[in-house]
Amino acid sequence: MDFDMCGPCRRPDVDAREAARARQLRLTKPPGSLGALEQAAIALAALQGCAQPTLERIWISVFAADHGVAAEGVSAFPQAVTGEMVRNFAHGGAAISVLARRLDATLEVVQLGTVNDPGPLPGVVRVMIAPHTANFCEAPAMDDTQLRQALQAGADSVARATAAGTQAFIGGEMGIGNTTAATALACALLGESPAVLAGAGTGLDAEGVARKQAVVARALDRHADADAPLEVLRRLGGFEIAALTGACISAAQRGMPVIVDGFIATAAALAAVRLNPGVRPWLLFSHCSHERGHRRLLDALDAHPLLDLGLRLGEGSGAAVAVPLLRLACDLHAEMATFEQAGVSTA
Ligand SMILES: O=C(O)c1ccc[n+]([C@@H]2O[C@H](COP(=O)([O-])O)[C@@H](O)[C@H]2O)c1
Ligand SMILES: Cc1cc2nc[nH]c2cc1C
Repeated sequence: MDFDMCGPCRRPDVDAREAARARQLRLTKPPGSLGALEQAAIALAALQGCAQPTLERIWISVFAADHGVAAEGVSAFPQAVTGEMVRNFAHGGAAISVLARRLDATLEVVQLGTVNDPGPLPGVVRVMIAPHTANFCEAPAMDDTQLRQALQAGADSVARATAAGTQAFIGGEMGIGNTTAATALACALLGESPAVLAGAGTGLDAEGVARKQAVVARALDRHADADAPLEVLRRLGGFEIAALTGACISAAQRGMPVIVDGFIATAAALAAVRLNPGVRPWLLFSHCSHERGHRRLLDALDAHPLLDLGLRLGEGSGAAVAVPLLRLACDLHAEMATFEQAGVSTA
């Protein structure tokens, strides 16, 4: 593996943060009145190391992979959809395809292993680890080599994003069954019960959610001896989840802000923070998903996402939807007049 997961992360620029904070206080508005938009501009200033941040160049990597645990009947959709959606991403018809075009963002798909393989496609990077992970009710989801390949795939995407001059990285995912893997991972990392974190995913009914809770409970029982975060990720994660974890760590090490998407992306981000706490300042949280456990995961990361729109799609879509807001936060920060410039009286 090229990148060292435990290597130091860059530190946000404290001077740029203070300069941005001071500028916010001079802009023609009651202090704090732009709420989370002020905080976003200040955070971006610290991460970009400049008092007036911008967010023009966005990179989106969607990591796609299948899950052995899908055999337990834990998704409303068949496993073939993962590979079919890879083709849809490549043809430009998925939600994230539309959002990437509107944002002028680069979109790449990283296919890490799908049962249904559409074959080579434009815009799809093939890192075929295996057709799917093992069913973690019966065995560890990944072996050591597979875990390292997946972590490295995420770091490689961040390397491509960095080479392209990207200002923020979005990691999306696609994988039938991956809310079950993310739930199991989150339960193990937080010491939380499946009843609290397991939700409907792509649209399970109450009976389906109960089955999913029982599946996660069995998996937690089987892997109860694992407590180190890397081992928990290996046993209960997935290829795309580990790639997202690798991407978060590598981004923080390179000084690249990450806009975190929904439930699965947040579980991967939590694993990244547990593996390397220096990752946390580089994570900007876009939205709270409709998925049951997401709020609990966000709380564990002390995260206050910008949006709560009832989204539950994945693909990086919620993070992409937050980009226009972040761009507006930067524009307000850069272009509003100060009290002095506008001749407006202060409090
Ligand atoms: O991002 C979310 O919060 C989210 C919530 C529910 C479902 N998803 C997406 O739905 C798929 C997993 O759902 P499931 O029911 O197959 O576990 C996967 O492709 C995810 O991108 C995503
Ligand atoms: C159609 C479909 C699209 C998706 N995109 C992300 N997860 C998904 C799950 C399904 C089922």
